[in-house]
Amino acid sequence: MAPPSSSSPPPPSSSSSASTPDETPLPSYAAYKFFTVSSPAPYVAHVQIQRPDKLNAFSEAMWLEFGRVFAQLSGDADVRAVVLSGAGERAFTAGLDVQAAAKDGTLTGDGGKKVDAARRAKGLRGQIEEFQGSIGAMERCEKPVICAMHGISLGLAIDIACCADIRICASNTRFAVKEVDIGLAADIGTLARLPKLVGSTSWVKDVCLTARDFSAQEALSVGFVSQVHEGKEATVRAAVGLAAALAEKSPVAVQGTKELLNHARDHGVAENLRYTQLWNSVALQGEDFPAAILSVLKKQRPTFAKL
Ligand SMILES: CC/C=C\C=C\CC(=O)SCCNC(=O)CCNC(=O)[C@H](O)C(C)(C)COP(=O)(O)OP(=O)(O)OC[C@H]1O[C@@H](n2cnc3c(N)ncnc32)[C@H](O)[C@@H]1OP(=O)(O)O
Repeated sequence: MAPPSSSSPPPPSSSSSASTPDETPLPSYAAYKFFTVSSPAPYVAHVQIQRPDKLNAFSEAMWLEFGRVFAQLSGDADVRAVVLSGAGERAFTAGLDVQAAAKDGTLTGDGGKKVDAARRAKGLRGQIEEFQGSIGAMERCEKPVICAMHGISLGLAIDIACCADIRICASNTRFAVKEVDIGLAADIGTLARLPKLVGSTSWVKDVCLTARDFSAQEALSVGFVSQVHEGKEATVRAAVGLAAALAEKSPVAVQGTKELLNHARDHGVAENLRYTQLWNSVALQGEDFPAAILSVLKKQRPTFAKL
């Protein structure tokens, strides 16, 4: 959502109470059932998980929709930065919908048919791959994503947070890598990404093996989150402020920085430097680089074309 020009019609009003009142719902995202997407600032999208009565627990339909939301945001030239938060006062998300998983066998791999172990395993592997892919859409989103957490943040909450570019939280956030307590090794990304996000392997094994709760302050002390705020509202406000600041910068530079940092996480220095040469040999030919330099020299705020 680019800033409206003076001739733009007023933003459409929505009957949904899902977005906070000062945010404009984005019409092209109105069809989603479990997520609202609104615009609290120019070029900023705020995605809210909308299942507060179940503490925002994720059913299969939800995680599939989550992937579609972030794929759309990735290709949306009117979006330059994204905030993700959970609706309601109690939870960012209580993780996997354990009631659905227990009742209808969401993750059985057999599609409801009687099949042998090899075929069940193949089906299950496909389901896990699809689940990983849906949550990973946030990491693949070309725009930076700020995850603003509060309250209950369990299991899948950590998988999701690990895919974000920046994590911040409210002081009441109660985190846990809960999977061991429901009888499984976390398989949607926490075990792959968390050790690369924080410095201490001992701490990672502590929280992943014990499934114990850890607080916002503990998360801050190990570097899992970079800011702690007093309450949900202040946390979301801080996330939106951060996103708005990113959205003012060159989208070529911001999106390139995300791409190159994610590449650096997964590759060696020499390989990343080579990739950076190639990336910037394209990016530096664009108009953003000279425009940004000129605005620094002239002490003016630059504007950049959509990307
Ligand atoms: C292949 C596998 C892929 C992914 C795996 C992901 C792993 C995980 O996410 S592990 C974490 C799973 N989550 C949990 O174990 C949390 C379960 N919930 C609870 O333990 C409690 O709800 C609580 C978080 C401690 C909060 O308790 P309380 O304050 O007493 O609230 P409740 O009354 O229990 O909850 C309110 C309402 O929400 C429903 N709900 C809460 N969590 C979930 C959930 N994870 N799944 C489904 N539903 C949940 C709860 O049933 C209540 O609903 P009512 O209709 O009001 O009964």
